[in-house]
Amino acid sequence: MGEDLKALLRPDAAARVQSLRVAEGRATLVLDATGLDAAARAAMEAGVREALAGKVGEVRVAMMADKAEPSTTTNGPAAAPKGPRIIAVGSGKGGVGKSTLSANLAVALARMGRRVGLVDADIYGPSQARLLGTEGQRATAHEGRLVPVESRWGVPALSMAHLSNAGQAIAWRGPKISGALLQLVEGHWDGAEVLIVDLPPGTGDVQLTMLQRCKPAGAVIVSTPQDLALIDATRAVELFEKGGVPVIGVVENMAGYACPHCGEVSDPFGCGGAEASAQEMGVPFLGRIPLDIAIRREGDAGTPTAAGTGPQADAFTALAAGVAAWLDANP
Ligand SMILES: Nc1ncnc2c1ncn2[C@@H]1O[C@H](COP(=O)(O)OP(=O)(O)OP(=O)(O)O)[C@@H](O)[C@H]1O
Repeated sequence: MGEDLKALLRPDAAARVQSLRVAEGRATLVLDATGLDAAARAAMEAGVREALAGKVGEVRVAMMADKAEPSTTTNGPAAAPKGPRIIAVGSGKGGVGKSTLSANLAVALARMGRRVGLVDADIYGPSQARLLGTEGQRATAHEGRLVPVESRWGVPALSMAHLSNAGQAIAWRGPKISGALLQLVEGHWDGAEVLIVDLPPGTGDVQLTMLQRCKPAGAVIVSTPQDLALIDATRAVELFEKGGVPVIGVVENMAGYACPHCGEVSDPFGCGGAEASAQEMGVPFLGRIPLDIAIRREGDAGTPTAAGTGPQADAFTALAAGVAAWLDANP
């Protein structure tokens, strides 16, 4: 199917295809945009969409460049020197893979040329330092604000795990938990256009501070396919909607298990539940990430899956393409 679709593209576009994945009626193309200016990228993207119109239900195009560039699609806003737009990643329930997803979403966006920062707002159970391989690195403070820690993946990050002695590094303000969140969000995110904020699970103080004080541009809700996780995800969606934060969409994580020995795919937690729930709630469905032991292993090793190649990296790229398209459509 992928090769059939590729054959429909103009040769200049076909030559730049790095990956073409078709799943659930959606084609996700990753194109190498090196050397193309904004107008050339727009023309190429429009040409791809035109060539594939009617062949699949949806076409997502992600332009990748070797190094970060201001904007990857032409209908996006001109990069203005203002604070980053916040995308909150939440879940109703713990352990659904929200942190894993936040890290990989950030890395996949960075690979597309977006300038992304990552805030680990899981104040009491931070995991981003491990996921991005920045354990042991310490954030410094400059003029009373935290300076994010650089990672190998083009994504600077701030997490409580980066503060060796939080009480001394910065002066906490207000109630400690919301003060901690604000110090992370208000760090020196110079140059970042998007800040991915990995929230703790549930709908507690950190989420309320986020809604009231940080005004996220949008929220991504992560759920596993089980009913209980989906009920909790519904609560998370409601929280953001009540707070006036648009829900960019729901992601189904740990959907379908590929046996590492025989390759057979099974659905230990069911499949498709999040898509049906998203439909019921009237929010978009952003895609599925399979349950794959490699995702866990790579997360534990601090080498995010999205930084590599293969079907699971492509799944994160597809997700990031959906988020990037939303950002461009909602400047
Ligand atoms: N798609 C996946 N395939 C395999 N393992 C996964 C996947 N997603 C997450 N995991 C693993 O599941 C565990 C929980 O993931 P993670 O810490 O990202 O969840 P979380 O929702 O942020 O949890 P918490 O509520 O503790 O913050 C981790 O060990 C992680 O490596």
